[in-house]
This record gives sequence, structure tokens and C-alpha cells, in this order.
Amino acid sequence: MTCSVLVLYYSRHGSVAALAEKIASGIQQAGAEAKVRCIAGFDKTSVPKHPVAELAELRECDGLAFGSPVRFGNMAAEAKAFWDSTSSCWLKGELINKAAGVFTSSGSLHGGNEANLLSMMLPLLHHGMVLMGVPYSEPELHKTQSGGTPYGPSHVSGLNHDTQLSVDEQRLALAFGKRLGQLSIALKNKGFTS
Ligand SMILES: Cc1cc2nc3c(=O)[nH]c(=O)nc-3n(C[C@H](O)[C@H](O)[C@H](O)COP(=O)(O)O)c2cc1C
Repeated sequence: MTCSVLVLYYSRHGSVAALAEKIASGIQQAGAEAKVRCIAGFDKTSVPKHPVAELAELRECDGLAFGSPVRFGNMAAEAKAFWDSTSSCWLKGELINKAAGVFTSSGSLHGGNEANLLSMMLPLLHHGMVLMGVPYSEPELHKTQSGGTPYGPSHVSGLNHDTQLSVDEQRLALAFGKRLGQLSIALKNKGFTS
């Protein structure tokens, strides 16, 4: 039975997209399929790095990783607008009991990445998803000097959003993806998901 995990993100400058790709590698390492899809920007001028997500892909996923940059301590409006378009999915309970987690990128280390991750969980909880993060059994969580939190992977991109993912950020994103893949497979195989 194939298990397909949707890696759904919004990214303006590419930092969240870079995390999405690492998470997808971890999902694949767990033996699940990773489908990377982006949320289109409002201005429609930028060329997306991955295909733009269709609502049907959210309905059909077996697990979800959701990413957004920090915008004034919260998720980007584009990401919020996507969730505001998912009422039909919520009415039918199509995401109930599916594994999910969140990831983000912020300009500065204390610029609100953890607050953002927590608020990004809210729509997923309303949809009845089973939330997971990164456990402290991952050694990088104890020593990272950049991003990477128990609430989900993160990156600190700097004032000009030009820093690469650190080694610790990459490892934590990979571990998160692997764990999400494993949990998605387990929940699907046990018959918990619709
Ligand atoms: C309107 C706006 C608000 C932002 N607010 C914050 C913020 O509250 N804290 C922070 O650390 N960075 C903030 N940033 C910076 C972005 O979170 C950061 O550049 C992020 O890495 C961008 O991700 P992306 O490269 O995937 O677009 C803000 C950027 C914009 C454009």
C-alpha cells in the first residue's frame, strides 16, 4: 500500500522551499512517497519551484508537512489563505487522523519562528490531524546554534535571506521528514485514516 505525504509550503525567497526538499528526502527514507507542492504567491509574478498545490492533493494525502516563512510572528497571508479555502475538506473530515507537522524560516534567531510554528498547528488541529514534531533524541536539537526546534524544523535565513541551511538544520529537517513518513505509514496501515 503506497503512502503519500504532501509537503505543502509557501516561500518567497527560497528558504522554506529548501527545508521542504530536505523534509521530502526524509519522508522518502522512511519508505513513503513525498509530494512537494507550493502555495502560489498573491502577486503571481514569481515562478514557483514546485507545482502549485491543488485542494485534491490535500484531500488525498496520507500525511502532511506544512511550511511558511515567519511574517510578523505569524504565518504568511498566502499560507493562511490556503487554509481558509479548505472548508469543504474540513466538512467531510478528510484529514482526520492523518499525521502532520510544521516547518518555518525566519530572518532572525529570535524573530518568532517557534511562535509561528505553534500558530501554524492550529488549522491542522481543527482538521483533526495528529501533530508531531522533533524529539530530543535527535542530538542536533541540543546543540543547534541556528534553527531547529522541538515544534518542527526551522531555518534562520538572515537579514538578506541569503544563508544556506546549516548542517544541524538539515539533519533535523531530515529526521522530521523520516519520522513523519514513518508515522504516516503506521496510521494508514492500522486503518486510522480515511
Ligand atoms: C512582511 C515580512 C514580515 C516578516 N516578519 C518577520 C518576523 O516577524 N520575524 C523574522 O525573524 N523574520 C521576518 N521576516 C523575514 C522572513 O521570515 C525570512 O526572510 C524568511 O526566511 C523568508 O522565507 P522564504 O525565503 O521561504 O521566503 C519577515 C519578512 C517579511 C517580508
